[in-house]
Amino acid sequence: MVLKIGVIGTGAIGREHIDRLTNTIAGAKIVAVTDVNQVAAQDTIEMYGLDAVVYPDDHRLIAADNVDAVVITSWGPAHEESVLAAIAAGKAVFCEKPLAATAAGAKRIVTAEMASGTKLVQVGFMRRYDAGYLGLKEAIANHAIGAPLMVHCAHRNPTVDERYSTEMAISDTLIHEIDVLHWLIADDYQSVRIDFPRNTKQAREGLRDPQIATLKTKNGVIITVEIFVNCQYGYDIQCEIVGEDGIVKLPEFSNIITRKSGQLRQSILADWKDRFTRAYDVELQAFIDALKTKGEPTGPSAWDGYIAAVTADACIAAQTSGQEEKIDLEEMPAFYR
Ligand SMILES: NC(=O)c1ccc[n+]([C@@H]2O[C@H](COP(=O)([O-])OP(=O)(O)OC[C@H]3O[C@@H](n4cnc5c(N)ncnc54)[C@H](O)[C@@H]3O)[C@@H](O)[C@H]2O)c1
Ligand SMILES: O[C@H]1[C@H](O)[C@@H](O)[C@H](O)[C@@H](O)[C@H]1O
Repeated sequence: MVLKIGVIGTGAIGREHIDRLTNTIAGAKIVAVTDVNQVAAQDTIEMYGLDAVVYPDDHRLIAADNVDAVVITSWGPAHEESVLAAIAAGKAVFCEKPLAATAAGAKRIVTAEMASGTKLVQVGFMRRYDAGYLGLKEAIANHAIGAPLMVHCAHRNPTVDERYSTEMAISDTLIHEIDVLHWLIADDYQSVRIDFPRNTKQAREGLRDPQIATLKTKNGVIITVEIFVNCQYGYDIQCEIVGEDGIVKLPEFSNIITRKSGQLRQSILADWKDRFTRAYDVELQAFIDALKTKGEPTGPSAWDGYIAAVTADACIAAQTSGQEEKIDLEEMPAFYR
């Protein structure tokens, strides 16, 4: 059986996911697309040679009889409305991060999903499917470095466009670390503080860049994440976990090494699209396979989206207060265990 997919948002990652669902992943077919920019939606159909219909909006795409499941790749603030509509229609939905723009929005999704009685939502936290992060998780679970004490991370983008704001450093960028780190060390966040080092001259007027998030967990682990989205030199994701018996570190993305003219060279990636290609493939294949074999998604859930949203709200509050802000999570409902 081939799952018929409708895609909402045909921008950068929308097109990436359409390409992989069409050419890499087994068992899915794009039958519907929509975008507030209808020309972009139509262009996408032509670009990938899709046998698909362009719908005028997300609600009509979700309601279409031939759409079995929905992929949401629109702008973050638009996600909540589309996810709620998919839940109301009883359709499974893969939603790119963030699940919702606020913790209150994520909670509305959790409440609606629980009321529907069926798990329908998967959030696009693809780092959980990345071989490097999986290796770190296994090492920690096997006590290879003893109890984690500290985590040091960097999330660097070469540049960002003019729409990118100081808050997006949290909701769009840090959100990846927010999700993957508590999962990695099996711990819960307790508080966060955000510091702003000297601003880079490369940032557009009004954008605070870089930023440093310091998260503390219930077990006393201190996590520092540098978010630097105008670093210029490339797309660079670093993660090192310091334990009581040793250290584990995310591998460098492997590019060939060249020895030439008295130099040893290895190029650095320039674009997020290339860093997690395999992880995106695996997460979307897992989404499709789980719907077919189990009837529900089994990847990062709406509850994971809620945890990330509560944490992101506290980070955003910490950006303006300059204080350590508490991260107050509700108890995980039995529905998500
Ligand atoms: N997991 C990842 O690594 C990753 C990478 C990139 C982007 N993302 C996330 O994916 C989402 C899209 O990012 P992008 O880089 O593709 O942005 P983009 O601006 O390139 O594309 C977004 C598209 O959505 C459309 N859109 C906006 N609101 C809409 C609505 N209500 N209905 C239909 N279409 C709508 C826009 O017209 C645009 O074409 C963001 O939430 C972003 O955080 C995730
Ligand atoms: O939407 C993108 C994407 O999520 C990338 O993985 C991240 O590095 C960027 O900062 C963000 O803007």
